[in-house]
Amino acid sequence: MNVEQTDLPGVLLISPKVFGDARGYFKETWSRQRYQDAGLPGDFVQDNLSYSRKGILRGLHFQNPRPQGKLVQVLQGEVFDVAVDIRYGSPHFGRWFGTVLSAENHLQMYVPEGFAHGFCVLTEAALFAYKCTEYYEPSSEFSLRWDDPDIGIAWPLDSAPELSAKDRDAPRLRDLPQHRLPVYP
Ligand SMILES: Cc1cn([C@H]2C[C@H](O)[C@@H](COP(=O)(O)OP(=O)(O)O[C@H]3O[C@@H](C)C(=O)[C@@H](O)[C@H]3O)O2)c(=O)[nH]c1=O
Repeated sequence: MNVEQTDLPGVLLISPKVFGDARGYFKETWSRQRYQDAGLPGDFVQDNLSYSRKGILRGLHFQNPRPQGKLVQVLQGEVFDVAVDIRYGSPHFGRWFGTVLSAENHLQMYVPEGFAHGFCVLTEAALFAYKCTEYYEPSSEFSLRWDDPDIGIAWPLDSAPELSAKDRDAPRLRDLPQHRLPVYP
């Protein structure tokens, strides 16, 4: 596998080794020692799977306290996946990184603890799988506006996305009280 730093420090792009043959392909999607040696956490505690139709956007989400690092990948379809550094005091506070993850490109992204995360679906549907370093804790989970102009994510969308009620009402980063934000480092 190959692991690349992105231009947002802490966010990693992982290309698993894909063994193609006449039957199709095989890949290891996570192996603790190898991923740990490459700088990822070894202590994921929860696996999640979501299915969404084209035009759906989930995010931007984060947990604090109990921040979650997320190793994300797409099993079917294509999404534009985004991480935003929202750690109070970070030199990269408010900066985002986004890329296309798809079943075809096999890319995985690591979104570190303290970053907000979201994605929009670019194909008819997408099956989105991820491992988390912390358990889901609804009382610590928050949404941040997907189109916060202070963050300025260039979502590759031609029309307004479909959102959950929670995400539609989400505040801007500048309106989140400081104690809600994860702290750097
Ligand atoms: C995230 C999550 C949700 N749920 C439940 C709560 C709710 O009834 C239902 C749907 O939850 P949500 O609307 O929050 O699902 P969703 O919008 O898919 O939330 C996810 O979005 C992406 C972008 C992330 O980064 C994830 O960490 C997570 O926040 O599933 C769990 O039971 N466990 C979980 O870990």
